[in-house]
Amino acid sequence: MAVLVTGGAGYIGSHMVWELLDHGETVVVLDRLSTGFDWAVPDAAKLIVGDIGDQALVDDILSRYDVDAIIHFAGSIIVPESVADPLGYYLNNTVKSRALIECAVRGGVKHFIFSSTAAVYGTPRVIPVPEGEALEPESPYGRSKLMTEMMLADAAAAHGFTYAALRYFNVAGADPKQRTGQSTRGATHLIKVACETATGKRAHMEVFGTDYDTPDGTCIRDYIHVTDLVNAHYLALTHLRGGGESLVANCGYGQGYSVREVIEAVKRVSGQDFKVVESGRRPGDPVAIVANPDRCFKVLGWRPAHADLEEIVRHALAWEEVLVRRNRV
Ligand SMILES: NC(=O)c1ccc[n+]([C@@H]2O[C@H](COP(=O)([O-])OP(=O)(O)OC[C@H]3O[C@@H](n4cnc5c(N)ncnc54)[C@H](O)[C@@H]3O)[C@@H](O)[C@H]2O)c1
Ligand SMILES: O=c1ccn([C@@H]2O[C@H](COP(=O)(O)OP(=O)(O)O[C@H]3O[C@H](CO)[C@H](O)[C@H](O)[C@H]3O)[C@@H](O)[C@H]2O)c(=O)[nH]1
Repeated sequence: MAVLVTGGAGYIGSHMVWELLDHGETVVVLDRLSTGFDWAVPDAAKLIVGDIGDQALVDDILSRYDVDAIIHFAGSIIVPESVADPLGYYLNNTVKSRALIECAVRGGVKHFIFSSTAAVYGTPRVIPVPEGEALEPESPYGRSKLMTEMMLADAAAAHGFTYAALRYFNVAGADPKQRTGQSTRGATHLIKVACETATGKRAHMEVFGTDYDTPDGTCIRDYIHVTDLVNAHYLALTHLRGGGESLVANCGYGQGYSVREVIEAVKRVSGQDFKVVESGRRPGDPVAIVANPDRCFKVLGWRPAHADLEEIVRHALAWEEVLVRRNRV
């Protein structure tokens, strides 16, 4: 019996692979290496290079490796890019997820865990936002993910598998053991960008929008350590395998930080006073999103071990140094 991890050569997926291996699971990775790296997949997992939309390939993997669960990370992830290329996002995130779900049904896969996102809420009216709040995504990215959540719910009801749609807030940090981290080229995520600037890989960084209706004028997000996030997935897998019901759950800490606060934390932890330029707003950015994570606590028994912004930053900075040492930048 094996777990298929799509996007397992990417940032979050590679942490998931380690989490599964640490729990003694057999892991197969399907990744087309568009933003991921073959070297990010540990030797103990089987890497198959290919596209999740290739149904013949997926059918073959599901039967050959006796896959009982799919954890689906593969996708396109950048909010402003989705505004510029909506059809590309609907293809990769929605149409290809549909193809993958169809293969899962055909192959009798029992459980499906999906990378959803806080972007499905848009700018929530209630903060911290619980799962039952209005779903009003403000970007094609958020809509492409929400459609996949809907397909999963309908397909699970019709075909008898169970699923978890985990809505991640802003994922950051790296494996504390430094086995993997965020290696994305040309990354756009705030903590990654700030850490690259602190370590001299960028001459400066920008703050996108300083006129939002927040205490310091910059956007607020709930940053979750990637190791806590993948642990929530492992707990979701255990829950579903144990006969638990399908669930949709927020993955965040319930604590928001502004862009300026994050940059200050990176300056403090790194000891570097790097250059920060104030720019205009970025398209598709909601002003503030913070999770209400109660469902993850109650249903999955999730207990985060790294809910500390400075620890997240410390691990992210350590990974930047690993990338330099290994000549991976
Ligand atoms: N990083 C975040 O803050 C965040 C927040 C919410 C949700 N998510 C979701 O988590 C998932 C993983 O994100 P990440 O940050 O690890 O991104 P990533 O870009 O590092 O990983 C995505 C991986 O999927 C692969 N991939 C993309 N399209 C594919 C396809 N059609 N077939 C096969 N492989 C394909 C890429 O090569 C890459 O390895 C995504 O679905 C993303 O939407 C991420
Ligand atoms: O160089 C930068 C990078 C980001 N930001 C700002 O920092 C905040 C966070 O931006 P990120 O790009 O780090 O993350 P997003 O909130 O845009 O999106 C991330 O989290 C979302 C959920 O909240 C989605 O799931 C998505 O996949 C993931 O990219 C935003 O206000 C953004 O404008 C800057 O000011 N400068």
